[in-house]
Amino acid sequence: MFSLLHGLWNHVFSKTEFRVLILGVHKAGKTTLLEKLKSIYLKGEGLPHDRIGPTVGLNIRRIEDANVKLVFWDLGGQPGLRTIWEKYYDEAHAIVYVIDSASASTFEDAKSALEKVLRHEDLQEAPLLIFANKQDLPAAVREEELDRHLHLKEFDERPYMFVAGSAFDG
Ligand SMILES: Nc1nc2c(ncn2[C@@H]2O[C@H](COP(=O)(O)OP(=O)(O)OP(=O)(O)O)[C@@H](O)[C@H]2O)c(=O)[nH]1
Ligand SMILES: [Mg+2]
Repeated sequence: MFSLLHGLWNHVFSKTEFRVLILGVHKAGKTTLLEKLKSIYLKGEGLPHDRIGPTVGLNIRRIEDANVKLVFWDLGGQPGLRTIWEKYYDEAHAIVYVIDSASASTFEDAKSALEKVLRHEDLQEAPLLIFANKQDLPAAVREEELDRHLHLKEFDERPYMFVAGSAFDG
């Protein structure tokens, strides 16, 4: 009886957990963004950006509010590490794809890595947010220009949105 009530309690009152993959090529700013989110939502707990090194493997951060639990999985973007990404697709609910908007020489790599992600059968239902990062830099292009570089509309029918910003500024 107790376990039945316990299960019912959990069912009614437990928060929904969403798992969000943070992907993008190396140095796009994924970990910096995640630490910034953490410092905003968990009040000062994020790592300062000068203490963040390249990710080898996985960073997991949990951010929770009154209604929802978000679990972020931040993966390393170096070419040799991208084979690990797909191990997490099956359990992911959404994708945040980070692009260094100030580094035009990486756009082609960012585009083909993103296309590979979106082609994967385990992610067909996953909504996509593209974070056009490093807008604080003078060379940064705006999201409209990035959109033109990526040609996503022609490739994939899923709804996606762009957010332009800086992981430094929040
Ligand atoms: N100017 C500027 N630099 C940034 C911003 N976000 C990240 N950086 C810098 O970009 C570099 C890479 O940042 P990371 O967060 O380590 O990038 P990453 O995508 O996690 O890289 P990997 O873990 O190697 O895949 C670091 O030198 C950061 O300080 C930003 O918004 N503006
Ligand atoms: Mg990283």
